[in-house]
Amino acid sequence: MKTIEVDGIKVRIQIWDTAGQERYQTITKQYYRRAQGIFLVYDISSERSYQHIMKWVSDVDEYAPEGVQKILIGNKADEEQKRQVGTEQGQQLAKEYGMDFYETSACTNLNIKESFTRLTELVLQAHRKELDGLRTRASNELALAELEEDESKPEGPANSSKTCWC
Ligand SMILES: Nc1nc2c(ncn2[C@@H]2O[C@H](COP(=O)(O)OP(=O)(O)OP(=O)(O)O)[C@@H](O)[C@H]2O)c(=O)[nH]1
Repeated sequence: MKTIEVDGIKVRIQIWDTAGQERYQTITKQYYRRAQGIFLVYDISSERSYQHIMKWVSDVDEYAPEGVQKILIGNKADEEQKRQVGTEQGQQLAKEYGMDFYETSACTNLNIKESFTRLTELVLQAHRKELDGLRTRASNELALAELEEDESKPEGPANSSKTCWC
């Protein structure tokens, strides 16, 4: 659990780090079901990890809820001398999948806060749309109920005083 502030709102996020290894796949897929935001992470010093992203994307598409927010991460940006994946390759892949992209380093903290804030922002935005939809529906239904209540009232105050005079 971690609390971060987005647009002045304090948001508590729960983070799961899923295993990349094949033998844990059954468990990993169960995490997707309840995810609202997902980081797809490769290692910039491993071309192989970059090639694996497509497989991760297809797994996410298959098992994560529709509308899940995704960000592509090229981690270990501090390992410049071992780099096998160019920044533009990351940008290109992210563009293909319509994702935001960050190069990060867990060692130097490069873009860690920024990427978490951005993913939280995207999740909030996605839910804000849902909430706004619900709010509009609720207020329309309320207005309709008030209208129906008014129409079903028997008489106004003028008529009721007339009743008294009879
Ligand atoms: N130089 C550098 N090393 C890192 C960075 N992030 C993680 N590592 C190292 O990479 C190794 C693997 O890190 P993990 O966090 O276990 O990676 P993972 O992807 O969660 O691994 P799995 O759970 O097996 O999928 C560890 O030795 C970390 O110290 C980084 O940003 N820079």
